[in-house]
Amino acid sequence: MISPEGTSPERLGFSGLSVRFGSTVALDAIELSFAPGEIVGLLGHNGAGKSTLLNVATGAVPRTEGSMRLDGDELPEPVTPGRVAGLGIAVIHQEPALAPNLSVFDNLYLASGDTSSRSSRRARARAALDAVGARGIGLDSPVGMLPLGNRQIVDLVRAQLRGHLKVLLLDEPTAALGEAETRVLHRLIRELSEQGTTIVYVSHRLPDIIDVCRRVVVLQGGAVVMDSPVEGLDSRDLSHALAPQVDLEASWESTAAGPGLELGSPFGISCRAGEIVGLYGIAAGPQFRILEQLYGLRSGAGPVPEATLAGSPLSFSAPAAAIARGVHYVPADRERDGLIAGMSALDNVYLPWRGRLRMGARAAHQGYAEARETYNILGPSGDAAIAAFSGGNRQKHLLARWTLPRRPELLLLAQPTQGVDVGAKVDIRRALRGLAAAGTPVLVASSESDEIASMCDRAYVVTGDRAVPVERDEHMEENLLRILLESTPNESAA
Ligand SMILES: Nc1ncnc2c1ncn2[C@@H]1O[C@H](COP(=O)(O)OP(=O)(O)OP(=O)(O)O)[C@@H](O)[C@H]1O
Repeated sequence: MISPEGTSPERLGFSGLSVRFGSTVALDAIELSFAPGEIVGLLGHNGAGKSTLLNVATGAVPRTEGSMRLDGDELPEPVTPGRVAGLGIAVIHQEPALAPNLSVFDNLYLASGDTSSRSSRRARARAALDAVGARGIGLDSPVGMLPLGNRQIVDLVRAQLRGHLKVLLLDEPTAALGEAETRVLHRLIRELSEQGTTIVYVSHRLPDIIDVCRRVVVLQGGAVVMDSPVEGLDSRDLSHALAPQVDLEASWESTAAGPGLELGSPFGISCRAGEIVGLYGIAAGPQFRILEQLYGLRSGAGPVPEATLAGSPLSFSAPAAAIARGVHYVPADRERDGLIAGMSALDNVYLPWRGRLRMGARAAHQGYAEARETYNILGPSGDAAIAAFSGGNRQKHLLARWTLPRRPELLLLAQPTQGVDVGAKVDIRRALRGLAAAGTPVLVASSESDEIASMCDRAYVVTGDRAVPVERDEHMEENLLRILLESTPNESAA
């Protein structure tokens, strides 16, 4: 990809790019150039201008000043979304813009202008889905029935079928994804980059960015304040630019009391009864594997060495044994691994317990009323299908299942507030704090530094077989980000 002069050719470029909305300067004289096949992370606080830059690139927002180039040529005026898409620039949002009632096949070719025969279009669609490893996505399935990760893949394949994908813009694509889906998306991104597609990846999840990007650009107040290869990044500067300076909650009080979970060598992690302790690491990183091993989900990997709970060894070959001991686990991918789609909200909370606790229908109804109150569950009645509730309220049901019918001896949570709205986050944190105060040790694994900093009494940054402790203070989030950056080799730069 190196030109004869020794400089990379340009795929996408902006010069003197400014966008103003009335008196708001969203972008201020931006100079940026992206090479073919580059994967660039675009970071910044809320309101920094990230979405505006993507919207300019897709033609959704007009420039106030400046120019935009594709493969060295100025984009012809007027720059409209239709034209930009035709030139090979596509955008994937957190919630893909697909027609939920139409089939996968119909969505892939909607408004494509492709007049070839239906059978040849079906063959190409099947081949394109298979090529990205999505053999499980049926062409005739209604898109609305697919989990979010698969809908994003359909959106991506739709962009690919339009012709050569020159630039792919990703706007917080993993905000509501589980770790397995994030891994699939990152693999796809790497494959597209190898085929020459330039990728601009907006995320507030720094671990996702360092997992897959080779360069990071940080925006602040509409200007570029950092532009650096991921390798050799100044972690102190970056973590400082990214972590909002928070005031410590004056009312924060740890409820730690008595012995809880201890993980001996090599990790040296502890989580006392009544404590909420965070494990922070990269997307799909070792912090999630620790939870799975503790729960007996990774029988091949064996138990976590030297794990004890209240002094007794902790080692399970299957989740049923963990549950029998009072160890409960809430997975990151609530739709795939947690909730049971066709069932009512009430059954989603109580079904696993009816047999175990010999619980009658009446007790379940009473318990469900308590769950609604504890988690402030909003939506239809408990007899309604779980699908009728919003994402945050579905997550509250899953947490209720593993915390209320029987209080756990140890609660393991993977990204418990990911992809839920701000109000639900507050409700979930409050309920979990109450559980900890009643004496349960709570271990939270996440790749979101703000999730850890918003709910944990202490944390560890987990990389490989090391865990570095981080105390709760006003620099907690910044410290999490910095320690992770300093200890993580960038996979794609290798
Ligand atoms: N359509 C619009 N009309 C008026 N102001 C806007 C509009 N779009 C964005 N802005 C303003 O422009 C600035 C940049 O916003 P932008 O959405 O690009 O930031 P961002 O970095 O994407 O933030 P976030 O992470 O919150 O999405 C903000 O001050 C925002 O309020």
